[in-house]
Amino acid sequence: MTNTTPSPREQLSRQLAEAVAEALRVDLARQDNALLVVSGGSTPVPFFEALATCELPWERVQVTLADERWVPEDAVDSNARLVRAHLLQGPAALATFVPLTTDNPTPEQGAEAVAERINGLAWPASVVILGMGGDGHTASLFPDSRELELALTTGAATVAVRTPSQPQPRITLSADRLHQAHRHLLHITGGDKRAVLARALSGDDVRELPIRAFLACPLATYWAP
Ligand SMILES: O=C1O[C@H](COP(=O)(O)O)[C@@H](O)[C@H](O)[C@H]1O
Repeated sequence: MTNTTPSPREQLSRQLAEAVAEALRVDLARQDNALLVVSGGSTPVPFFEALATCELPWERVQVTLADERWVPEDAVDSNARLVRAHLLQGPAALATFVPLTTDNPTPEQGAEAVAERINGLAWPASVVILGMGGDGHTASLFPDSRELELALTTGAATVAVRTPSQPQPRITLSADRLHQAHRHLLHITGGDKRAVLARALSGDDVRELPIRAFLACPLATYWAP
Protein backbone atom coordinates (compact mmCIF):
# COMPACT_ATOMS: atom_id res chain seq x y z
CA MET A 1 0.00 0.00 0.00
CA THR A 2 1.34 3.45 -0.86
CA ASN A 3 1.59 6.12 1.82
CA THR A 4 -0.59 9.05 0.75
CA THR A 5 -0.07 11.19 3.87
CA PRO A 6 1.31 14.51 2.67
CA SER A 7 4.74 15.43 4.03
CA PRO A 8 5.04 18.43 6.39
CA ARG A 9 6.43 20.49 3.49
CA GLU A 10 3.48 19.51 1.28
CA GLN A 11 1.04 20.39 4.07
CA LEU A 12 2.80 23.70 4.59
CA SER A 13 2.61 24.48 0.86
CA ARG A 14 -1.11 23.71 0.84
CA GLN A 15 -1.73 25.94 3.91
CA LEU A 16 0.30 28.74 2.36
CA ALA A 17 -1.54 28.40 -0.96
CA GLU A 18 -4.91 28.59 0.79
CA ALA A 19 -3.85 31.67 2.77
CA VAL A 20 -2.55 33.40 -0.38
CA ALA A 21 -5.64 32.50 -2.41
CA GLU A 22 -7.90 33.85 0.34
CA ALA A 23 -5.92 37.10 0.53
CA LEU A 24 -6.23 37.52 -3.25
CA ARG A 25 -9.99 36.85 -3.07
CA VAL A 26 -10.42 39.47 -0.34
CA ASP A 27 -8.57 42.10 -2.40
CA LEU A 28 -10.30 41.11 -5.66
CA ALA A 29 -13.67 41.68 -3.98
CA ARG A 30 -12.82 45.41 -3.78
CA GLN A 31 -10.46 46.00 -6.73
CA ASP A 32 -10.18 44.93 -10.37
CA ASN A 33 -6.76 43.29 -10.15
CA ALA A 34 -4.57 41.93 -7.38
CA LEU A 35 -0.81 41.56 -7.45
CA LEU A 36 1.11 38.62 -6.00
CA VAL A 37 4.89 38.85 -5.60
CA VAL A 38 6.60 35.46 -5.37
CA SER A 39 10.17 34.34 -4.73
CA GLY A 40 12.21 31.83 -6.66
CA GLY A 41 14.65 29.16 -5.54
CA SER A 42 13.79 25.57 -4.72
CA THR A 43 11.44 26.06 -1.74
CA PRO A 44 8.35 27.44 -3.53
CA VAL A 45 7.81 24.67 -6.12
CA PRO A 46 5.18 22.66 -4.13
CA PHE A 47 3.53 25.94 -3.07
CA PHE A 48 3.29 27.05 -6.71
CA GLU A 49 1.71 23.74 -7.64
CA ALA A 50 -0.79 23.95 -4.76
CA LEU A 51 -1.70 27.57 -5.57
CA ALA A 52 -2.26 26.72 -9.24
CA THR A 53 -5.11 24.41 -8.17
CA CYS A 54 -6.89 27.09 -6.11
CA GLU A 55 -10.12 28.54 -7.39
CA LEU A 56 -9.55 32.17 -8.28
CA PRO A 57 -10.51 34.61 -11.05
CA TRP A 58 -7.00 34.10 -12.40
CA GLU A 59 -7.50 36.52 -15.30
CA ARG A 60 -7.56 39.31 -12.66
CA VAL A 61 -4.43 38.11 -10.84
CA GLN A 62 -1.03 39.62 -11.62
CA VAL A 63 2.17 37.82 -10.68
CA THR A 64 5.72 39.08 -10.52
CA LEU A 65 8.95 38.11 -8.79
CA ALA A 66 10.77 39.50 -5.76
CA ASP A 67 14.06 38.98 -7.61
CA GLU A 68 15.66 37.29 -10.59
CA ARG A 69 19.03 36.14 -11.88
CA TRP A 70 19.97 38.05 -15.05
CA VAL A 71 19.73 34.96 -17.24
CA PRO A 72 17.57 34.11 -20.27
CA GLU A 73 14.04 33.05 -19.34
CA ASP A 74 14.70 29.49 -20.50
CA ALA A 75 17.81 29.07 -18.30
CA VAL A 76 17.55 26.33 -15.65
CA ASP A 77 18.09 28.85 -12.84
CA SER A 78 15.57 31.40 -14.11
CA ASN A 79 12.90 32.18 -11.52
CA ALA A 80 10.55 33.14 -14.38
CA ARG A 81 10.96 29.67 -15.85
CA LEU A 82 10.07 28.19 -12.46
CA VAL A 83 6.91 30.30 -12.21
CA ARG A 84 5.81 29.41 -15.74
CA ALA A 85 6.47 25.69 -15.20
CA HIS A 86 4.88 25.30 -11.76
CA LEU A 87 2.43 28.15 -11.13
CA LEU A 88 1.06 29.35 -14.47
CA GLN A 89 -0.57 26.03 -15.26
CA GLY A 90 -4.22 25.05 -15.84
CA PRO A 91 -6.62 27.90 -14.95
CA ALA A 92 -3.70 29.82 -13.37
CA ALA A 93 -2.24 30.25 -16.88
CA LEU A 94 -4.77 33.09 -17.24
CA ALA A 95 -2.83 35.21 -14.73
CA THR A 96 -0.73 38.09 -16.06
CA PHE A 97 2.92 37.33 -15.36
CA VAL A 98 5.49 40.12 -15.50
CA PRO A 99 9.10 38.87 -15.45
CA LEU A 100 12.07 40.93 -14.25
CA THR A 101 14.47 40.51 -17.17
CA THR A 102 14.92 42.06 -20.62
CA ASP A 103 17.14 41.22 -23.61
CA ASN A 104 19.74 43.75 -22.43
CA PRO A 105 23.10 42.15 -21.64
CA THR A 106 23.23 43.52 -18.07
CA PRO A 107 20.68 44.28 -15.33
CA GLU A 108 22.04 47.83 -15.11
CA GLN A 109 20.97 48.37 -18.74
CA GLY A 110 17.61 46.67 -18.28
CA ALA A 111 16.59 47.89 -14.81
CA GLU A 112 14.76 51.01 -16.00
CA ALA A 113 12.65 49.12 -18.55
CA VAL A 114 11.82 46.51 -15.92
CA ALA A 115 10.86 49.24 -13.42
CA GLU A 116 8.51 50.80 -16.01
CA ARG A 117 6.89 47.44 -16.66
CA ILE A 118 6.61 46.74 -12.94
CA ASN A 119 5.14 50.17 -12.19
CA GLY A 120 2.19 49.31 -14.46
CA LEU A 121 1.04 46.62 -12.03
CA ALA A 122 -1.62 46.87 -9.30
CA TRP A 123 0.54 48.20 -6.44
CA PRO A 124 0.54 47.90 -3.55
CA ALA A 125 0.85 44.13 -3.88
CA SER A 126 -1.75 42.04 -2.08
CA VAL A 127 0.85 39.56 -0.90
CA VAL A 128 4.64 39.31 -0.98
CA ILE A 129 6.02 35.83 -0.35
CA LEU A 130 9.64 36.00 0.66
CA GLY A 131 12.16 33.19 0.73
CA MET A 132 15.42 33.25 2.65
CA GLY A 133 18.88 31.85 1.99
CA GLY A 134 21.24 30.38 4.58
CA ASP A 135 23.11 33.71 4.58
CA GLY A 136 19.96 35.60 5.62
CA HIS A 137 19.38 37.07 2.16
CA THR A 138 15.87 37.59 0.94
CA ALA A 139 14.82 38.62 -2.58
CA SER A 140 18.30 39.60 -3.89
CA LEU A 141 19.24 41.58 -0.81
CA PHE A 142 22.50 39.77 -0.03
CA PRO A 143 24.79 40.62 2.89
CA ASP A 144 27.76 40.85 0.48
CA SER A 145 26.02 42.73 -2.31
CA ARG A 146 27.62 46.00 -3.39
CA GLU A 147 24.15 47.49 -3.83
CA LEU A 148 22.63 46.31 -0.52
CA GLU A 149 22.53 49.82 0.95
CA LEU A 150 20.91 51.18 -2.23
CA ALA A 151 18.34 48.37 -2.36
CA LEU A 152 17.45 49.02 1.30
CA THR A 153 17.03 52.77 0.90
CA THR A 154 15.97 53.67 -2.67
CA GLY A 155 12.43 54.64 -3.58
CA ALA A 156 12.92 53.09 -7.05
CA ALA A 157 11.08 49.85 -7.80
CA THR A 158 14.09 47.77 -8.88
CA VAL A 159 17.83 47.59 -8.28
CA ALA A 160 20.50 45.84 -10.36
CA VAL A 161 22.68 43.81 -8.00
CA ARG A 162 26.25 42.47 -8.16
CA THR A 163 27.10 39.99 -5.45
CA PRO A 164 30.52 38.31 -5.05
CA SER A 165 28.96 35.15 -3.55
CA GLN A 166 26.61 34.70 -6.54
CA PRO A 167 27.58 33.51 -10.02
CA GLN A 168 25.16 35.77 -11.93
CA PRO A 169 24.22 39.43 -11.73
CA ARG A 170 20.68 39.89 -10.49
CA ILE A 171 17.78 42.28 -10.30
CA THR A 172 15.68 42.73 -7.18
CA LEU A 173 12.62 44.63 -6.12
CA SER A 174 13.74 47.29 -3.64
CA ALA A 175 12.98 46.92 0.08
CA ASP A 176 10.69 49.95 -0.24
CA ARG A 177 8.62 48.33 -3.00
CA LEU A 178 8.40 45.05 -1.09
CA HIS A 179 7.46 46.85 2.14
CA GLN A 180 4.46 48.51 0.44
CA ALA A 181 2.56 45.21 0.14
CA HIS A 182 -0.54 44.58 2.24
CA ARG A 183 0.74 41.23 3.54
CA HIS A 184 4.21 39.68 3.96
CA LEU A 185 4.75 35.94 4.28
CA LEU A 186 8.05 34.09 4.76
CA HIS A 187 8.21 30.56 3.32
CA ILE A 188 11.17 28.52 4.60
CA THR A 189 11.94 24.90 5.38
CA GLY A 190 14.55 22.95 7.32
CA GLY A 191 16.46 23.30 10.57
CA ASP A 192 19.23 25.44 9.09
CA LYS A 193 16.86 28.17 7.97
CA ARG A 194 14.99 28.03 11.26
CA ALA A 195 18.32 28.69 13.01
CA VAL A 196 19.08 31.62 10.66
CA LEU A 197 15.63 33.08 11.36
CA ALA A 198 16.18 32.67 15.14
CA ARG A 199 19.50 34.52 14.77
CA ALA A 200 17.79 37.25 12.75
CA LEU A 201 15.15 37.66 15.44
CA SER A 202 17.78 38.06 18.15
CA GLY A 203 19.61 41.02 16.58
CA ASP A 204 19.01 44.12 14.51
CA ASP A 205 21.84 44.59 11.99
CA VAL A 206 20.04 44.43 8.62
CA ARG A 207 23.34 44.45 6.72
CA GLU A 208 24.38 41.22 8.48
CA LEU A 209 21.07 39.40 7.82
CA PRO A 210 18.93 41.33 5.30
CA ILE A 211 15.78 39.34 6.18
CA ARG A 212 15.70 41.61 9.26
CA ALA A 213 14.42 44.41 7.02
CA PHE A 214 11.06 42.60 6.89
CA LEU A 215 10.64 41.15 10.38
CA ALA A 216 8.41 43.99 11.55
CA CYS A 217 6.16 44.20 8.43
CA PRO A 218 4.64 42.08 10.17
CA LEU A 219 6.04 38.88 8.65
CA ALA A 220 3.93 35.70 8.92
CA THR A 221 6.30 32.72 8.89
CA TYR A 222 5.43 29.43 7.17
CA TRP A 223 8.02 26.87 8.23
CA ALA A 224 8.21 23.07 8.09
CA PRO A 225 11.11 20.71 8.87
O1 LIG B 1 18.51 33.02 -4.66
C1 LIG B 1 17.42 32.88 -4.20
O2 LIG B 1 17.31 32.21 -3.02
C2 LIG B 1 16.26 32.44 -2.11
C3 LIG B 1 16.06 31.13 -1.35
O3 LIG B 1 16.13 30.04 -2.26
P1 LIG B 1 15.96 28.52 -1.84
O4 LIG B 1 16.45 27.71 -3.02
O5 LIG B 1 16.78 28.27 -0.61
O6 LIG B 1 14.50 28.31 -1.61
C4 LIG B 1 14.98 32.92 -2.82
O7 LIG B 1 14.09 33.44 -1.87
C5 LIG B 1 15.29 33.98 -3.88
O8 LIG B 1 14.10 34.45 -4.53
C6 LIG B 1 16.19 33.36 -4.90
O9 LIG B 1 16.46 34.26 -5.95
